[in-house]
Amino acid sequence: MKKYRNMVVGAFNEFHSLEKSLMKKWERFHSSDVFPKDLRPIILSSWRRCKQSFINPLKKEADLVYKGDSLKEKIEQNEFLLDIANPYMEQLHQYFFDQKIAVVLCDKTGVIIEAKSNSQMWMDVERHRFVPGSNWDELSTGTNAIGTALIEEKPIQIFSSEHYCQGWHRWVCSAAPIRDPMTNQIIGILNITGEKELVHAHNIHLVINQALQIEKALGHRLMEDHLLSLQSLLDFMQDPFLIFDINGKVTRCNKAASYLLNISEGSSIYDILQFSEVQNLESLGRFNIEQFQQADNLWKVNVQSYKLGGNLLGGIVIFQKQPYKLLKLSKNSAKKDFSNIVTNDPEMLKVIKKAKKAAFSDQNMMIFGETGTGKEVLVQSIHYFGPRSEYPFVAVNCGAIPKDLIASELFGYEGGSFTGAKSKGKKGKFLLADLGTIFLDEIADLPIDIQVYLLRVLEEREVFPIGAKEPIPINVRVICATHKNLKEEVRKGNFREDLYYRLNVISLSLPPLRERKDDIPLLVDSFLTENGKKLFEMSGEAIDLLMKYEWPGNIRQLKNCIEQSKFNANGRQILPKHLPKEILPANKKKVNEKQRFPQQKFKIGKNELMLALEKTNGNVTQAAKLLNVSRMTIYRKKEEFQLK
Ligand SMILES: Nc1ncnc2c1ncn2[C@@H]1O[C@H](COP(=O)(O)OP(=O)(O)OP(=O)(O)O)[C@@H](O)[C@H]1O
Repeated sequence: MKKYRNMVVGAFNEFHSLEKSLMKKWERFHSSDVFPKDLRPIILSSWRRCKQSFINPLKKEADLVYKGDSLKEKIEQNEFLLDIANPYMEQLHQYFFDQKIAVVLCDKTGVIIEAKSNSQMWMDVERHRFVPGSNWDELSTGTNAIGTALIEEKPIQIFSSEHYCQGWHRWVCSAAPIRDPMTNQIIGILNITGEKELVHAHNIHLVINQALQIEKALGHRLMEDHLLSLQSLLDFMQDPFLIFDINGKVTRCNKAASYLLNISEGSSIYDILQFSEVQNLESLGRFNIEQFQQADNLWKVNVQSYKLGGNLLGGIVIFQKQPYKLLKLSKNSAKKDFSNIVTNDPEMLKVIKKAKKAAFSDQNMMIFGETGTGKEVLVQSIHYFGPRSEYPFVAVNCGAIPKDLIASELFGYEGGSFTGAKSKGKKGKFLLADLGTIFLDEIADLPIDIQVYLLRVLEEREVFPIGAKEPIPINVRVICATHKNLKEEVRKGNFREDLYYRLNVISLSLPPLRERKDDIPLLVDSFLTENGKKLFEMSGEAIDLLMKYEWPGNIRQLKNCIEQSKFNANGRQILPKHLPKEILPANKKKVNEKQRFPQQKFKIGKNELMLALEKTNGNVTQAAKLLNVSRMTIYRKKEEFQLK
């Protein structure tokens, strides 16, 4: 109660006996300038301030500082407070309806912004300008409940001649500050004023109570507004987040949760996390689900109970995207790294060196090279060599997707956004590649209208799924490739120049196989080897033919050629006749096996020997003839390779 000491003159029955003595004190003070000793200290301090500020004690009208437009503006500035305070003022007004009592609301400077009274009182208040727009701060109207409460920062009642100015001696005013619940600053004053015979000491408690109700209502409104800001903040988070109630029903979730996990308000947490109701919610404290797999993603899930005063009300769940390693390794065993690039060609070695450096950059990249030169192998190697290796690698062949579908393939769509769309929507490749690398192969084939969207994605680092209301931020490295001359495509108007420069930050060119023919034997060897075992041998003449060929389809064609030859071969030896027809020169004379084997003369390997013995049913003489070596060589080699 210490807080409210000095707030009122005293007990209810003291009111009127005090009136006369107060009047005398006021008169004596203004005629002699001697401060009365037995005045309430709070009034004494106020009178001192008023005296120092030369306030006219005979003042009968307050200053009307705001009217017309300026008053309108003042009211607009305080709309939030007015809106909330109005019903509480109305309650007070109704309570005193048939009495000469006015209820007013002032802003934080003491200017009245709203007044309610019956018509009898209204004549009085108008006479003294106790109306909206008038200033009731102490410096302007002397000691009064509004102005003094603002200075003292607490509720106060001013009785009759305690008012510094004579104009308000017929009144008793009770005022209480209204504070902003967040910052605790005074944002307004609620006041009731009436004839001194009508207002009682306990009226101040009514005012205090209504001011507290207003503060509470302000708090609720702010809470609602802050929840809206909180929602925007949650939506800004890239990780899915949700709040569920005691029944396990989702009551709030952010956009990431709805988009990535298909969660909506009303979903059941038990269905989402697939855990048993009774077992878990009852004992819910804080726990993690280390690996929670949903669609293409792996999440770490953090569940935390939400309690209020010891009562369990529900919980909060945060999902954190996990590195793709586990999923990737199990799903995509065909991942490539630099060790898969077979080469000894100086030009290629330079490309690899540059690519290894580029793996640690996040810049967009272009890979140029004819079809089958190994562009995708190189891009995968870059991905798995760099810091994004734990995250997805998603390859898209822009030339292979029908024009109409490419936008939805790349950027995804929301459920029901167009005819034929899946009701749940679809995640685009960009989102699937989030945190990893997207490889846009055959980029020159990207329709020109889609190029604009791609440019936007690269510039804004966010995707806009078809039908979505908000973009989704992404963190993806973009690497593109083409076998076309992209500059020429720009010149022809088929490819946007701005996109060309945006993509072409780092560029690498893979030489065609015909320009690195020395790699052919190495590549052939690698294609003939499986799990570290060389299962086939290529005859020297066959190798010669491969070296002479121009390889328009590059390494892919060479690989296919070797696969076909392995299939065509009768044993382990691949001879020219086993090669695909297009490799053989058109005027090639038929060469018999005997003529070809001599080239093997000085390098009979275990495979050749086994093959020859197999073909001759283990007959050493015939095998020696076939390999064009002496029988002794066959025996020696058999011993060397420990063949029976
Ligand atoms: N240097 C290499 N060493 C071993 N294999 C390779 C090499 N380069 C490419 N390959 C193999 O050749 C085939 C074609 O490679 P890749 O798909 O990377 O070529 P590309 O240039 O992307 O082709 P396209 O332009 O037609 O998409 C793949 O099977 C790949 O494994």
